[in-house]
Amino acid sequence: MSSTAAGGPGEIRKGLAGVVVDVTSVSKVDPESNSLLYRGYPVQDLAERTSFEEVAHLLWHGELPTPAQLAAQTVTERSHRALPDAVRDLVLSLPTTAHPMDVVRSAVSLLGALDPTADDTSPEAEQAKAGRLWAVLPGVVALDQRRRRGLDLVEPRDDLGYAANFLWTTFGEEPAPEAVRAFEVSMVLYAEHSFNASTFTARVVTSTLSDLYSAVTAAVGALKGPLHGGANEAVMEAFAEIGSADRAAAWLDDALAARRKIMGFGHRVYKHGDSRVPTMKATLDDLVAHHGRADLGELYDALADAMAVRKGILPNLDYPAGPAYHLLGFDTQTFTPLFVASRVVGWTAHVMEQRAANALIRPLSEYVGAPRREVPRR
Ligand SMILES: CC(=O)SCCNC(=O)CCNC(=O)[C@H](O)C(C)(C)COP(=O)(O)OP(=O)(O)OC[C@H]1O[C@@H](n2cnc3c(N)ncnc32)[C@H](O)[C@@H]1OP(=O)(O)O
Ligand SMILES: O=C([O-])CC(=O)C(=O)O
Repeated sequence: MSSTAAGGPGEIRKGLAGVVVDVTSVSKVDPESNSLLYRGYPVQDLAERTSFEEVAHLLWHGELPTPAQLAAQTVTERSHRALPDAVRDLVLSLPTTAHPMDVVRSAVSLLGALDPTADDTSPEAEQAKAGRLWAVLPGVVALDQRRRRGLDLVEPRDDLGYAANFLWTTFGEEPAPEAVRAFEVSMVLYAEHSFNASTFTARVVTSTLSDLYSAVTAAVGALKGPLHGGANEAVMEAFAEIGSADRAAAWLDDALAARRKIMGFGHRVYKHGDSRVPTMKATLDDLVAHHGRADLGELYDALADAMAVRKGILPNLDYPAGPAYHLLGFDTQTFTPLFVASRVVGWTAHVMEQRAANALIRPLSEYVGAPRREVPRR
């Protein structure tokens, strides 16, 4: 849909496809080389060689932490893991029919209302809020999954790293090293992806000079949709529908004939494959082997192969992440909240970047409604 020549002033780009709206130094998505750089570092290398905590520091501050910086960040993060009473009570009060993303969204909003510094937009205050929000979100996600299973809250442990503690508070068991590693890789891969829909949402909210919690609350809402983060849940739902590898191709034919979108495939920016998939797929393969679930690996491959043949469309990160989270023991509806717990780092890095060089984000629209007319006199 274009009202003027392509590329000309006033051209309408539906969904802002291909439109460059600002500069960023947080990450670079390069569709030509299928690569993703966080502050210049390839994400695959970060996933292999750094912890999620180091990546958080990198995304917020632009550099990997020195040992002293990491130690200081660790002390702060561990001291903010426990849920404030009001947040615990909120989570426990919500109906279990509420989607876990609605629970997380409500919890972030409440955290903002409880924080007397919510409207302090100084860089120091913004960084402190980002760090606290990052530290407390695993507790929200873990408690919500536990209460749905009729289980009590598990207190966080300050002798465990971020990923291990997240698994501990969710399952109440010492996590296996393989599980911690796989989960940590997923957290690193999900942390940041330039101007995706939820990050752009956070930047739009920030551009009005609103507060960080409002930006993150809105971003959670944007991530919930199945065209964005919600796809990791939808992948597992599709796997449940399909059942086994031998039924994948026929299921896909029916789904495509019904004009269904196949969740976990395709991407607005990458057209030749998502840069993060090989790393997450290798991690999934490890989990499949560890859990003796060759059937799940075969189903994964069968659907991906059929999709490549039928449509030439490749998986995005949500495709391997969904079954990986399943094997780690998370309920399907908890998958997108896990994405939130990671992406909150990227969102808040963008909130700070937007605030530092702000311009109100307010595009134009071309009116196509009724022409000017008289209001009838009554
Ligand atoms: C971490 C993330 O958020 S990654 C994204 C997660 N989302 C999903 O997995 C949802 C499924 N995928 C999709 O819906 C899309 O690929 C999107 C939304 C991610 C990207 O969409 P866009 O860039 O707008 O591409 P668009 O939807 O126009 O697709 C182009 C063509 O490919 C088709 N297509 C793209 N993805 C898919 C898919 N997953 N299943 C079936 N067809 C698809 C479209 O139907 C369209 O075909 P058409 O030209 O015949 O109408
Ligand atoms: O970039 C996008 O449009 C979606 C995505 O992959 C992400 O947010 O990780």
